[in-house]
Amino acid sequence: MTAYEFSPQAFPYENREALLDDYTPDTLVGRDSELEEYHAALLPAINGEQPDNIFLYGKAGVGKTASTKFLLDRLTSDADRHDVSIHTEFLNCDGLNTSYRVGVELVNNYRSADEQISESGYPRSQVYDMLWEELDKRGGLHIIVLDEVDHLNDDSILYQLSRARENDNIETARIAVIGISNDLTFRDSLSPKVRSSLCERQISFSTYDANELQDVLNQRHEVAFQDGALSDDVIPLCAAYGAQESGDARKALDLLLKAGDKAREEREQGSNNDHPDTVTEKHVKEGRKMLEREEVHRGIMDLSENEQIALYALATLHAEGETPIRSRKHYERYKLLSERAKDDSFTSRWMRDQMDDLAMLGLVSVEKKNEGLDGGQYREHDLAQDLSVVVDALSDVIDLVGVHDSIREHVDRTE
Ligand SMILES: Nc1ncnc2c1ncn2[C@@H]1O[C@H](COP(=O)(O)OP(=O)(O)OP(=O)(O)O)[C@@H](O)[C@H]1O
Repeated sequence: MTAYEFSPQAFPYENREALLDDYTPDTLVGRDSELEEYHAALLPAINGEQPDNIFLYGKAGVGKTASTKFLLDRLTSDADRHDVSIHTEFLNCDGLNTSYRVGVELVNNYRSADEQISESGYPRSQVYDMLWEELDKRGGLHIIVLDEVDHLNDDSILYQLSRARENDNIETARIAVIGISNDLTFRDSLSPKVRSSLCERQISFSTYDANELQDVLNQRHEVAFQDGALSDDVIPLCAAYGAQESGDARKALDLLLKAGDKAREEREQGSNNDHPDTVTEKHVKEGRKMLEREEVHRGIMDLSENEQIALYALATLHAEGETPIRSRKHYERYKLLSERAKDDSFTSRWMRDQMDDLAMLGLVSVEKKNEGLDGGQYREHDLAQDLSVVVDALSDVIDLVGVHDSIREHVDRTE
């Protein structure tokens, strides 16, 4: 084969897209009690009645969005069959963030392309009036889903939508709101009047255990992979890792995808001579390492600039073989690097607190030590992740501060 040629290779997939996040499976496994409760809550809709507003909550990747799409698809197709007027609108509040933006988005979704309104410039009450007008024009029941509703930084739209009929804003239309959140404190942060309207029905989604995750993965395996492409231990292993990762189906599916991609890559390179046509446990383990690296990378990118400089300082000490290191010395290195980049640096107290936060994220380790019988306590810091992953993720701050000699070889390697 010529170097860098792209030759199509189906192995190991029949349909790789079935492992991606936006794929909606035909049926959902392991969610029977949640679906039963959710279905019961939506039942009035098929009689043209207004269901209660529903609040779904549970950790990430436990099937809240998938269950909502699944049941609303069923509901709208059954409503068509029975000639009942039901409209559904699905909005993800991540990226919209304010009631105003959600209002504009809803108005525009109901309007044709030549009647769209811009994202700014109207008083909020006018946007709501436009929305009521659109809803009444269509009449019937409108089920409005606000996914990741905790991303809203004000709750005006939740109040307006859930009280629109009582407040005489709409006449012919009815609205049911479904709010979805994985922030378990969100509900308590709502004002009492919004909480009581939005959370008329609350449905909690539990995390998956390893057996339920195996069911989810087995179902996806049938659609996604070629017959016989996976060795028997692959799915149980992905399920076990997923269960460890707080029972998140998305993570278990991601891992299966990474394992499949690894096996494909090896076959393409001809480097898997033992089992060239099989995805094996080894690929799952390699895939897991990749996912962990990606997660560390994302965690570091989310840190503030000063936190990144503090981590950079620790990475340089680690590269010099000086870790675990006393916090005082770590602070000296942080101050040195920070002053190269800007006029001010934070206090040693600040750095200690940040290191505790970074330890919670699994990026560093912090140990408290006793000086001796009559001595006080001191702290030692160390890097808890692979140096090259940390250096790679810190590239922006390294550009800002300059490359410290101790990590030069790692920087060269990642460039
Ligand atoms: N019971 C299930 N059967 C099949 N696939 C599932 C099931 N539960 C979750 N999934 C899949 O796992 C992924 C994550 O699920 P989903 O988006 O519904 O989680 P979520 O609870 O809404 O999480 P988040 O709050 O992070 O958005 C999706 O790809 C979804 O299709």
